[in-house]
Amino acid sequence: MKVTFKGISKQYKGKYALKNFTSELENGIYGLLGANGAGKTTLINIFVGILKSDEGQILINGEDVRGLGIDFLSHIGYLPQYPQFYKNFEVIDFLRYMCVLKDIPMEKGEKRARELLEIVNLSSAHNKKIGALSGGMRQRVGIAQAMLGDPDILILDEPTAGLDPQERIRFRNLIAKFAENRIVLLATHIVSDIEFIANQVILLKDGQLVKQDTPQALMRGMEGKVWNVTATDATVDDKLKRLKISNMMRDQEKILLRVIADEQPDPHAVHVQANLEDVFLYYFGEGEQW
Ligand SMILES: Nc1ncnc2c1ncn2[C@@H]1O[C@H](COP(=O)(O)OP(=O)(O)OP(=O)(O)O)[C@@H](O)[C@H]1O
Repeated sequence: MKVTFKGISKQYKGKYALKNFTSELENGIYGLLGANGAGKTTLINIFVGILKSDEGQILINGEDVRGLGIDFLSHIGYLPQYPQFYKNFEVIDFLRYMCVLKDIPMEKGEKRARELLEIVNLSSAHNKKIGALSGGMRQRVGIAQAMLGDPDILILDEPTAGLDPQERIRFRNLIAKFAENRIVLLATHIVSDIEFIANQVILLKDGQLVKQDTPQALMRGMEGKVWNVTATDATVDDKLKRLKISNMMRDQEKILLRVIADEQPDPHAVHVQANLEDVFLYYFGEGEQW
């Protein structure tokens, strides 16, 4: 399976939400990473056909998706950023209903729906009304419905919203397992959602592709740019004002700062290895610090 985005652009009132986005995806997990407003949802909405791009083309295995018509949808599983559910549906009925919409034969769909409920740890809630579920449980119903029909391409927009830490771990394991021989595109601004499972990370900023590479290569590209700096109560405010800080920790009298900087930020600063949070901050972190 191969997806090609060719020069996708979209403007709202003369402002680009997405500008000349070009990328190629082959089987694997792609983390679409960007700050709020970077254009992630716009790209996904164009991909799934909810939104029309002003310019550009999307190809699946070399074929324009516009030519594929309804067939295109049989390849896709999709979890929107803000999924809307019929609150009076019971969980299992909702999944049955999604099977009908996705044209999945009922017997096969029912079996898969129950398997997925087991996987997302909702088997015991299968007869509960969706309106009675917690936010995290609802999100898990959304994840299950996206995976019904075992689509070749799974698109998840902020899938871990509302999940607790344990559910996030389960989710990551589930996606890592599911992704074999498929494309998973996972939009998020939470680095830990993709740090250990993404084969490639697509960095999106102000509607434009900044970089697409493996997490390892992105971190290697940060060599020499991440530093440990020690501060005291007397010097910390000045350092916070001047430097891009990715982490801060108090160790008794000292304050340890993790700093992102192209040049040595302090005579006593020492190099440390970059992680993906550092990459995120390096590319996206020029806003006001707290
Ligand atoms: N319907 C709309 N009308 C006007 N502007 C819009 C509309 N939808 C999105 N935008 C703008 O387009 C830009 C990209 O928005 P988008 O929702 O795609 O970003 P995002 O990366 O998904 O952000 P978030 O993580 O906050 O959901 C933003 O500046 C946003 O304000």
